[in-house]
Amino acid sequence: MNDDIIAAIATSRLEAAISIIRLSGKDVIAFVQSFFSGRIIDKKTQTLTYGYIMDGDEKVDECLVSIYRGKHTFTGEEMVEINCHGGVFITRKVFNLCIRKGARLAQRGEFSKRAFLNGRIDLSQAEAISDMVTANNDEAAKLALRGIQGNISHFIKDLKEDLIQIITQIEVNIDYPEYDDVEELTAEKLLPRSVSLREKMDDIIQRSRHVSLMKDGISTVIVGKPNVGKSSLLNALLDEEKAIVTDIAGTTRDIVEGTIRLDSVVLNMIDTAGIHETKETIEKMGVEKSLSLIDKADLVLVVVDGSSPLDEEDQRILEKTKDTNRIIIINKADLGCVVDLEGIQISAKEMKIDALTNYIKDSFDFSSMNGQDAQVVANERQLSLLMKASKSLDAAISAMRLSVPVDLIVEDLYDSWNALKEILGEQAKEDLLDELFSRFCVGK
Ligand SMILES: Nc1nc2c(c(=O)[nH]1)N(C=O)[C@@H](CNc1ccc(C(=O)N[C@@H](CCC(=O)O)C(=O)O)cc1)CN2
Ligand SMILES: Nc1nc2c(ncn2[C@@H]2O[C@H](COP(=O)(O)OP(=O)(O)OP(=O)(O)O)[C@@H](O)[C@H]2O)c(=O)[nH]1
Repeated sequence: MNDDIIAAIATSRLEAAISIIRLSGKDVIAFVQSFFSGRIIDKKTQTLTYGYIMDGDEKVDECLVSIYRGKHTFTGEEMVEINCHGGVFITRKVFNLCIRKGARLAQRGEFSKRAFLNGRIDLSQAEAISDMVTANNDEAAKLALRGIQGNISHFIKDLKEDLIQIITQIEVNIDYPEYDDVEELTAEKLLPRSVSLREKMDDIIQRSRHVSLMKDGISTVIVGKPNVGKSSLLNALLDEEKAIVTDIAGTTRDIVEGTIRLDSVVLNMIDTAGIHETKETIEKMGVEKSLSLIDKADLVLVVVDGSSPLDEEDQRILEKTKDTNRIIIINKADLGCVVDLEGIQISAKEMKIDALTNYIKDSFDFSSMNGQDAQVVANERQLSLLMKASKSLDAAISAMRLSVPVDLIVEDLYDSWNALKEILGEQAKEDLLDELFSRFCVGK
């Protein structure tokens, strides 16, 4: 079904110097030759040819046409790119001509999908291409490039290799138990390799979580009883950053969700509107709601008023947040401090919050995570599959510890193996692929 020719405008739909119309499919060079004046049909490979796009006898635009012959192309099939003038109207006109001549409008991500289906890239590389298009900072772009180059593919293949060796050992033992030179395999003998493999997986999982905080920002919630200075802290934080990155609607008082950038650390403030609801906020939210907010957060800023003794309500909030990744902030330091609590002293009102911002920057310093060979997965899909792989392996390890017969352990190991395969899209189901590639932009 990959034989039809797909076409898309690959550049942005704004006026520009040049636009690229991308086409891919069987015999696409002959197809374009039928309405291009330059001679491309007998060029061997990857050439750029000058000429006119023709509608019958009429010249439509002066163009440069690139041809990509054979399997070694972006999609893994024959491709053509028409470089026409970048006017909105003329680009449309050339593109419409391609469709009129018989090309089909490409779906979102269809070029990348073909590259995947033709085996030129795996799913992790396809996702990295999409990440590169949406990357809006240097770290994200570097991460995407590593994915495109196959960094994820490599370390997932290594994990698969380790796992298949363990599985093979078991299978040999099940199939040829009578062979003298196959020493009898006990669960304990499989343990060291399995444990070290699980540690490798868990390392990657942990590192990936950190990197996703760096990429997507740290979801942050400010909690504290009324009047301790939560709004003042938010304002001081907002004042700290020089550029507001995302849509912060209206005045700071209206913010529900917004982004604060402290150097390379991005805080995604959640439900900051809630902090203005004075008085019964905590009660009104109910234990459940506030817990879920606190649960959702990667970082909880717990504010207390240091100028007056802690009361029951402070204690309750401190208790509720004790298992979270929290920073205790003792505000109103300008009025002196009477509370005996470990925390960071600031004065939100006087905008003295350096101690806090430095602390946040230091605790989320990811520079060490970002080496050339850092093994991290790129997104939630990959992360949850890796967690699944680790969990299945863990089940196998528990069974090994209980000396369960090895042939009963192998099922869990296969589950783990399948999860790893899914990261690369091996045996991926059609609907999953449709869903994934539909998130790409047209022409990708
Ligand atoms: N004009 C243009 N620029 C572009 C792209 C494109 O498709 N067209 N790309 C699209 O995203 C990116 C480059 N990515 C590409 C990735 C692989 C191949 C490719 O043909 N790979 C073959 C042969 C490689 C080689 O010659 O060594 C292969 O892997 O077999 C082409 C472009 C960015 N710039
Ligand atoms: N002296 C002093 N006063 C502060 C400081 N931070 C906040 N305040 C004052 O404390 C009062 C309450 O501050 P807000 O920022 O509105 O406190 P809040 O926690 O958001 O209060 P609610 O919206 O009622 O939950 C205001 O009068 C602030 O001016 C501080 O660092 N020092």
